[in-house]
Amino acid sequence: MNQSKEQRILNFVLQNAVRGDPCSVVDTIDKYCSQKEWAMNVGDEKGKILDKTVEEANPSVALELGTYCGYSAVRISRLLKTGARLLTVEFNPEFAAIAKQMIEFAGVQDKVKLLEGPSEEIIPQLKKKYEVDTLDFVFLDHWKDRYTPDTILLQECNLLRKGSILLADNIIFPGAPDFLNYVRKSPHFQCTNYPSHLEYMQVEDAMEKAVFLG
Ligand SMILES: Cc1cc(-c2n[nH]c(CCNC(=O)c3cc(-c4ccc(F)cc4)cc(O)c3O)n2)ccn1
Ligand SMILES: [Mg+2]
Repeated sequence: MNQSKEQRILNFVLQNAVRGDPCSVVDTIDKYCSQKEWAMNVGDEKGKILDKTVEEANPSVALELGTYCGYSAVRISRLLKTGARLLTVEFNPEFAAIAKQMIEFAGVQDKVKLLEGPSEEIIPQLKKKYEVDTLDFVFLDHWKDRYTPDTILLQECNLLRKGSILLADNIIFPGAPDFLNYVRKSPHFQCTNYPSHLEYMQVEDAMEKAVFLG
């Protein structure tokens, strides 16, 4: 049975990155995906925007929707202060299995909790089952047609507080036009756009930051 692309990415990391070194894991994934096979990691250009936003948020509790191979989970968790934690949600069991190994190899497993399932099921469980009060930072990088309903669901579940920072990937490509409309028109969000490029490509993309105003 031939390997999946995601398995090939993980194997490349296991053979070429430094165990316990999150930066080397991130750099090694970027090396593979820019030189050998494209993959939908946020990448280094948009990753730098993600880094800045995580540093601004300095979250105690962060949520990521769309783990994929764990690239941004490793990227985010390497910046978290002692005791802070990242909850990351992945729908696809194969991707989740790869991400789990990636997170453990990077040595950030004590900061990251990987939750398997669709975001619409997991979000309503965060308070009771995962002991979340409110979320300081949310990275939206999952199915693009779920950005808006899940942003509404986060509010309905009282998971956002004044100052919670949402950052959304792929605003231009593949695109999340309804999300852009929703947050920019809503009086409850203060939005900022960050033009960039699709990971590993010269295609235009952007990220949108939306700060919840309460
Ligand atoms: C419903 C639910 C879903 C999830 C969930 N888990 N993992 C994901 C991955 C979603 N990501 C993408 O689809 C994505 C695609 C592209 C792309 C694709 C093809 C092209 F040609 C060009 C660009 C680029 C990107 O940067 C992306 O992020 N969703 C988790 C929980 N609940
Ligand atoms: Mg993305």
